[in-house]
Amino acid sequence: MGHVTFVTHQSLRDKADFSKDFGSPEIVAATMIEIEGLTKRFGPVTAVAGLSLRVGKGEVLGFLGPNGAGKSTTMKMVTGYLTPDAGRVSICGHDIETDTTAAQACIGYLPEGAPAYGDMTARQFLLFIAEVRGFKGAAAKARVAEVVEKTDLGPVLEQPIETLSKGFKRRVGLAQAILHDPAVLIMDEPTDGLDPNQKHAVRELIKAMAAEKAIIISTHLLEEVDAICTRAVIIDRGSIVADGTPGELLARSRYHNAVTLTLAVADADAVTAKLKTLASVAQIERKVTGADVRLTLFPKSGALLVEAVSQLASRENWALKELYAEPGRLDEVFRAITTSDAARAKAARG
Ligand SMILES: Nc1ncnc2c1ncn2[C@@H]1O[C@H](COP(=O)(O)OP(=O)(O)OP(=O)(O)O)[C@@H](O)[C@H]1O
Repeated sequence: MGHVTFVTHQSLRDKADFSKDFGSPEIVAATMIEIEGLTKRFGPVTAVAGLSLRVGKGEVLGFLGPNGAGKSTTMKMVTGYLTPDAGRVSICGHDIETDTTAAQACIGYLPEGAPAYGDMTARQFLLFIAEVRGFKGAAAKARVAEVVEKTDLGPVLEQPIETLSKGFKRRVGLAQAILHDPAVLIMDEPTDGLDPNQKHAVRELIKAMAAEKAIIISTHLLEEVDAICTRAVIIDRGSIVADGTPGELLARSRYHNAVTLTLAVADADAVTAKLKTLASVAQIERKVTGADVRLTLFPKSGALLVEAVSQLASRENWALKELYAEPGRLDEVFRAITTSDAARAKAARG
């Protein structure tokens, strides 16, 4: 038998189990963000349409949706920076409209874009935020020092914010959001504009804080869901269209438990004929690249294919370059359940 690479996607499976643990009744009981029937209209556009959601301590909720789906508008209402037309938001038991100060004291918010007060240096800005948050003198300085270390801002502390690169501006925003160690963190695209190393560092920081907080992050990056989220909510045209652990969303993909084999084109017909004899195979797709062919086998509903395929491969002594099972593809699930720009434009034309 030829060289075979088995790719098991263990990290995704671990995450699915991890998410299940997070969904245990004791943890879900500690609801920290409660959103009920939230609605916002801008003229004829309904940006958010009766959205309801609960987020518990320990959850990192990835808030996904196509451009214009209503993510930023939802976050602005949840943090009290925009008044809803209908619905209510409660943060750690405080109503954001009637008990705004207490609710906002529990929230760290990273809005989209760069922090205001661009003429302040990063240090001045963070000291200012510390004071707004009620810290004075040495306590304020200690808080600033702590978040500067966590977000790696040391090298640019004395620079005016408006002169910083996009990545550093984003990190100043992140530093102000976590400065008072809030129980709830709401972050609008936290890794936007960061290079791959900075993205990794910010994701590690979020993961390290996750156990003690309820966190919502909006993102366009499906890899971010894989990297840090215990739960993903997809919205489209202001309404929730999917809500589940990353594992549950992946299970909705047509690629969930599909098996892919890569082999020489010359062997493809014989191998395909044998694979068709397996009872659990529903469909086989073939893609030729140079001298290789990639066969993707889709299982009949609920069937697990990988063991039967690898046993057959080893019995038949096939020279395979690759054999792996797929957990599913989030981008495909996302495309299948959200509206494309083209479909939206067509609907608008009537
Ligand atoms: N201040 C506003 N005035 C008028 N329309 C607005 C306003 N803010 C948002 N909208 C509209 O509301 C809808 C939702 O916008 P929102 O910015 O919440 O979407 P989003 O999901 O955050 O999008 P993106 O991924 O592009 O950031 C869009 O149609 C947008 O044009």
